[in-house]
Amino acid sequence: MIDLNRRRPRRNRKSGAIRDLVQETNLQVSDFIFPMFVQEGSHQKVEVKSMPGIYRFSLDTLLEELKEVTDLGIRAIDLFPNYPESKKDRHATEGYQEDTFYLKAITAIKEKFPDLAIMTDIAMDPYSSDGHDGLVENGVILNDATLDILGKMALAQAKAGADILGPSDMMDGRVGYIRDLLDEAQYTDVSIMSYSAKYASAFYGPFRDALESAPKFGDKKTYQMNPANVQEALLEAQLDFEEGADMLMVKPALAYLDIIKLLDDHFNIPIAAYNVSGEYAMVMAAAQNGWLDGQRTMMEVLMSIRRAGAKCILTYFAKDAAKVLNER
Ligand SMILES: NCc1[nH]cc(CCC(=O)O)c1CC(=O)O
Repeated sequence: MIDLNRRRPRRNRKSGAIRDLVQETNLQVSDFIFPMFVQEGSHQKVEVKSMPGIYRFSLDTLLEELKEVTDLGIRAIDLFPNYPESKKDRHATEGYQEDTFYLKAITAIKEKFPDLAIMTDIAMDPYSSDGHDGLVENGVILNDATLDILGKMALAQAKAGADILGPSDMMDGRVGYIRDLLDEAQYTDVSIMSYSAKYASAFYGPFRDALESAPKFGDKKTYQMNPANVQEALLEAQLDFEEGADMLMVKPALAYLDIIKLLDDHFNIPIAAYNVSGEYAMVMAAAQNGWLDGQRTMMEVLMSIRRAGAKCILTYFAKDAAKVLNER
């Protein structure tokens, strides 16, 4: 029986100092990976329509922005390219051309910000005329033929100076395939953060606006996971773990906190979560309407993702949250 006079949980909440003393989860700026969009050209800084405060930069403006980003204490970014339709083809050939602006941007950033961890994206969609993450033949996404292309992208990104490769395509066997290629080419230091449990989600809409990369036909349900499934996330994570992933990611984050917790309970490598574009857009839209306190909602969302078990968070809120944390 609970003796109300003896056990009073409110005592641990009675002042700010005591609340902080017993706080179980903490957020740090070093937990964040800031996803950023890069495009060709110069002097470009184009706001993404459905993501207020998030821009597509050309390399020159991106380097300026990175000064601000790193001054805030952010130590990792994830870079995504936006390619014009004219550069896309069925085989995503542009994804591994040595002189392509995405790879040149990676090298330039690494040169100017050697301490910044640069994560890159491995998937065909930004370069694919079909807008899919894999190679399409007769309306079908081919698994094993895609691996060959992903492998070329991985090697090119490693060569350009990427620290962490992020296979976001959800083809079977790609983590092991990429790990072997990297090791054979002596890129044993290049990490893989695998998009392990990546769901076929409506929350990616704004991101596809940013990259102009929406699929030209159909959807991504033959490779991205069914939002109804949990067991399958364990299987995907198990395979990626065995294939040599250094970190496992869950995506999206907010509607999948149970999956984050599950993977954190089962695997002894760091779990990352991707607080995706639609989650950002939702909070921003409500805040702009005065329906939610944007800053408090942002911090609560990020804290909940950490509480669920994510060690690091990919989030478009990285800068705003860093400002809040730095003021404390
Ligand atoms: N391989 C594509 C990719 N890499 C990251 C995201 C989504 C990120 C976001 O919504 O913020 C997507 C979108 C998709 O699978 O269609």
